[in-house]
Amino acid sequence: MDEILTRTLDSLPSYETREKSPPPPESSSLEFIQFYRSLDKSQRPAFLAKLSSDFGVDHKCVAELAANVMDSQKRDISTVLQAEDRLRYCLTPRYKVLLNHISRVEGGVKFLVDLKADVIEFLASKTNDSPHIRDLNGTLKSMLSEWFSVGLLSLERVTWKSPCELLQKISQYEAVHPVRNWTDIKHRVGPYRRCYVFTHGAMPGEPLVVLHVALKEEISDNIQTIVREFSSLDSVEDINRVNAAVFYSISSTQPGLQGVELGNYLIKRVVRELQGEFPHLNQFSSLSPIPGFTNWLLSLLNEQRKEGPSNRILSDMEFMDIEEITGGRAYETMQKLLSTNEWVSSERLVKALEPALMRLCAWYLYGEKHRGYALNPVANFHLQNGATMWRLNWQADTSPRGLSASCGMMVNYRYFLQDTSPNSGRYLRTKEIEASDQIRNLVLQFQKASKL
Ligand SMILES: CC(C)(COP(=O)(O)OP(=O)(O)OC[C@H]1O[C@@H](n2cnc3c(N)ncnc32)[C@H](O)[C@@H]1OP(=O)(O)O)[C@@H](O)C(=O)NCCC(=O)NCCSC(=O)CC(=O)O
Repeated sequence: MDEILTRTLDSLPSYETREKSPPPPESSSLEFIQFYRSLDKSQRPAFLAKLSSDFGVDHKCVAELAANVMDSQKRDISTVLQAEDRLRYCLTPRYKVLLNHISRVEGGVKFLVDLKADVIEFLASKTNDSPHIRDLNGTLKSMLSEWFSVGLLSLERVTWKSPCELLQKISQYEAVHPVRNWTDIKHRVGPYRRCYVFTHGAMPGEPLVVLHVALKEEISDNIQTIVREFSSLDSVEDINRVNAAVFYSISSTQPGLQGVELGNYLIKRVVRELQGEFPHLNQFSSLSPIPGFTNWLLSLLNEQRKEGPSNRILSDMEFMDIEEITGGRAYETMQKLLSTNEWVSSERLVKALEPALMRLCAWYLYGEKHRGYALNPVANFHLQNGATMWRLNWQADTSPRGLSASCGMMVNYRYFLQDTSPNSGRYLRTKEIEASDQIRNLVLQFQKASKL
């Protein structure tokens, strides 16, 4: 490992020769790529730790030049700028020179995207979260964010006439509503549907992020009407029946590009594209899953069962209804029914549970936090984009997947175009969630019914 690193990582050229020194031979980049790929997963954290710690920034040089910058403050501005530029250069990690050269060999950018995915995985799994690895992660993120900025991405609409390989990839990458078969994907790119991807010249043929849109008369409150019901494949779209664009699936395909915000860019770019095709179109909304709600509720019920009903999830009336309908103790029965999805087979139980589950889910989305932001990652994504938490929908996805994820509920994050920028800024700055009256009323009902 040391030998390959020493051989492929040249020392940082001196400040004076930084623009004149010849690049390392391409063979160094290819050798590094080949060696890294030959490592198995378990060997990679140690390799990356060594790369980032032994071939990073020369801290001694930084300290000396930082002192020079301090000293130069009393001198003329050109001396100050010169000292700052030397310091800036010295802050370049040595490995960044090699990473830059790797990006220029064929397949090099894809290699770096995959390398970043490994670093994210190691940091997430705590196998190796040394400060040097975090610094490597930051360096890779800033490089990739530059290379994958929206101006360098190409928007492509996927249709049935697109290359078969691309349609295959779209189906494989679909992370939200799995594609069942070729007929399914044919519908999802057929009449009253749109599918867009971003691609990048450095990764030809690779859809980086995929957005599926349904063109509707109004904003959908139910996913079955999108992924189960379609117009006939030969129907001609009637522009007068298109008043709303419903984003019902967005998936990033490159784990290494997490944090580069491709999804946000794609949604905004597709809005412009659709406005061009349908100038009167003015309703834009997601129809989003709520992964994690059912599990969150089950853990809450578990606490109730263990600690006794310290805060009331159910009103007295609901409590009695459920006990009367099921013949069992309310919280224990709810736990069992919700974890097996059995409750949907009883109409009386569905009716009795609706108000409680709706207000609990509204609280989960609006009130439950992670570092002050929405706990639910999908909510956090759309709120970061500046969307409004607009409508919670009962029985929106009654598939086993929808029931297990969120008791069958889905939520619309509405993109009011003139508000997205201030909403996003406010959310990121103050963590304040923009929500509709429906959501706020449900949250208020929850707060009144419980003391969570
Ligand atoms: C949602 C994404 C496309 C976002 O990817 P981006 O590259 O644009 O954004 P990003 O990596 O900078 O992450 C931005 C925020 O997305 C949120 N986020 C959502 N799902 C996530 C996931 N599965 N993994 C990691 N982050 C996820 C995080 O809170 C993150 O905030 P932070 O970085 O601060 O932690 C991707 O995360 C993804 O493919 N998720 C899996 C599929 C999915 O859940 N899609 C959304 C539901 S479909 C939907 O909602 C309908 C629709 O809109 O079409």
